[in-house]
Amino acid sequence: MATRPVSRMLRRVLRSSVRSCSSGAPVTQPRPGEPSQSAAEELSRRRQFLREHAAPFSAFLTDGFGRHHSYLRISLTEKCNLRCQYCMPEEGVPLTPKADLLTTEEILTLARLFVKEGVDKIRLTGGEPLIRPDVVDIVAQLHRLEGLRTIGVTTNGINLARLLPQLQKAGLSAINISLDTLVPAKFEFIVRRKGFHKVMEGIHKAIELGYSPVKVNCVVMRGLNEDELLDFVALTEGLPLDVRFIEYMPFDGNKWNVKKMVSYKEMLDTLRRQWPELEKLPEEESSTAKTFRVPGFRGQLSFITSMSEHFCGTCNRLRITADGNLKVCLFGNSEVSLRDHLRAGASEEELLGIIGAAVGRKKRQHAELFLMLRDSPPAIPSISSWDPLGVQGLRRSVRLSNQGATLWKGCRVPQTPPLAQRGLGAGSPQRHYSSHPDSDANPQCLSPASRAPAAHSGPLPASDQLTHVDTEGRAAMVDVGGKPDTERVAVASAVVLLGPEAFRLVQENQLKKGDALAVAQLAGVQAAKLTSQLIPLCHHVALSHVQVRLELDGARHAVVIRASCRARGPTGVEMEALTSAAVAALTLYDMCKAVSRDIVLGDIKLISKTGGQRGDFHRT
Ligand SMILES: Nc1nc2c(ncn2[C@@H]2O[C@H](COP(=O)(O)OP(=O)(O)OP(=O)(O)O)[C@@H](O)[C@H]2O)c(=O)[nH]1
Ligand SMILES: C[S@@+](CC[C@H](N)C(=O)[O-])C[C@H]1O[C@@H](n2cnc3c(N)ncnc32)[C@H](O)[C@@H]1O
Ligand code: SF4
Ligand code: SF4
Repeated sequence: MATRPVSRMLRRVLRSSVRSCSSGAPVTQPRPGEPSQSAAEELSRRRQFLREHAAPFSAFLTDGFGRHHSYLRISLTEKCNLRCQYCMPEEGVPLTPKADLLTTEEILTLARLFVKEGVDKIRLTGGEPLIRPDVVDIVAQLHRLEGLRTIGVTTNGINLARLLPQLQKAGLSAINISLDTLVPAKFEFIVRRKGFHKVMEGIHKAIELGYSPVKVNCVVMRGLNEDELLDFVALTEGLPLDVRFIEYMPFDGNKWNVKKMVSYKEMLDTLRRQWPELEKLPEEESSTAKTFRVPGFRGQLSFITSMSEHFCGTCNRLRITADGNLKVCLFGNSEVSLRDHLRAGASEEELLGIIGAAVGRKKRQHAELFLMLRDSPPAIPSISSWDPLGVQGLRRSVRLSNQGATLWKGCRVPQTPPLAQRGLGAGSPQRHYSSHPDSDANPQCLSPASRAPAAHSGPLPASDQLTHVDTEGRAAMVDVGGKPDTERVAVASAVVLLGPEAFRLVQENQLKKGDALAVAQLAGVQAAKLTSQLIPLCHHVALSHVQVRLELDGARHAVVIRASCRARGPTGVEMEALTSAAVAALTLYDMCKAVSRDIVLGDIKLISKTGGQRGDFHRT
């Protein structure tokens, strides 16, 4: 269904209610069974307004930009029987325990709720949806939902020929099949498994059973399959296919690189050279694809331009991950666990309140992608859990991760001069920490006493007890060589009090400088990796993961930053987590300072630390 435009006034009201919603209610997820009261009230006001003004669509599924979300993508599983290079690591993705995945009944309960509110299209995806044993049953039950007009599946095609007759009987109405090459050997290289002929069989079965068009998804990568564009289009001459060329998107560990991405414009130029008469076809307003046809050909071809020309303005999509999280945007950084609320016995009204609040917070667009396109590699960490369709991210909010990042590889670590050379450590340490009233008298003496908080002044322990200073008062790094390697995780947080105006602009992603949350998130990841260069006696730690989340707290007009770092090694990662949170906070300040200087950074603290020899720490 195409979204119907809402009036300007309605749009304003929707926005302002989203604003007031977030100022009156915690934007962070309420506990299961405790949906935010004020958010629910605001939503019911919104709903009332929309009803009174004969608004065309559910307020719960309408976001602050007036977009109606009538298309729900449900990930049926995180598992897959292929390992496409651009999507999954060879070893697969870490799987959520079965008990945490949505059951068939839970999937149907949620689907029912969304359809009741106006969703008229559901696409089943994954992982590979056709390896879920009850997929036919799920389709059959979805088919009974009144108002659901389209039930689609996106599949790698391996099990399609076998299952399609049953799926069709059950009510499956649309099929998208992924195929990136027409060369069998290349297929095995790309997906790291056999199966080319099964996929082709699946495509032909879909045509035979009357699906039209059968959509074929082809992720185009330079140096791999961009030489096959013409062959793919040639297939549409006699077959009712819609071959969809997809711009290669970054994924956790898929070694995305802007040079490997072939843009829509470039592909179109290539095709026009062969078929200058290529004609553009109209498409639905909310479509992700730009569609063309070679006159006289039976099928058509399309481009999915997520990277070079996003289609967020008409986005009508929501996603539910295999473990029951609602993701309002493929690249968004917030998820709400519907599963937890369901299992805690939330009522329909309460669930709708939670869904409506999440939809209300949806951002205008996915700015992270623009950042990635703008910066050329290697200055781009890969983005993890980007779930074009549900794979891993299905589990988590968008995280910027350092996995696979090459940013700092080969960087020379600047040598930190001994503190004594900078006037900070000469002589006995006591001298510099004394509370001598004249410590400012000698400008040469940069005694920390003049700057240290009172609690830190006074005599220090003897130098042989100081772990970071040697017997001559010089800086000394603790030798951790003898300590065993353990898995270390630390989480730290910071709060940035933005004030109402800056908060609003950040929330609506309207800052002139750009998407402050995305930039701060990136800064946090980079800072974690740079910690040993910033904090003089900090060890260099090979981080295996960094995750930075930013949540809007409307009640305080604040952004709450949470940074989590993980490493296996002999020393902890709390400095990395704290640095990450602090730098993300500073970056937010930098992004917003043109709007307000009355921004307070604070509450930088360690939340938890595990894996060390001295036991775990959890702030209560
Ligand atoms: N930016 C963005 N891209 C998406 C989204 N959903 C799907 N895509 C892109 O669309 C490609 C194909 O996805 P499909 O699973 O076939 O879904 P679809 O394009 O929604 O399919 P239709 O329902 O036929 O329009 C993916 O590889 C992504 O590149 C989305 O919500 N946002
Ligand atoms: C993640 S898969 C899930 C469904 C099913 N397993 C399949 O392959 O069709 C859905 C779609 O996402 C596409 N996709 C995966 N990784 C991508 C990437 N890095 N860039 C663009 N599209 C991607 C796939 O080609 C596929 O069409
Ligand atoms: S694109 Fe689909 S088939 Fe390929 S690895 Fe990802 S989930 Fe599996
Ligand atoms: S990136 Fe987010 S807003 Fe943009 S089209 Fe995809 S889901 Fe919609």
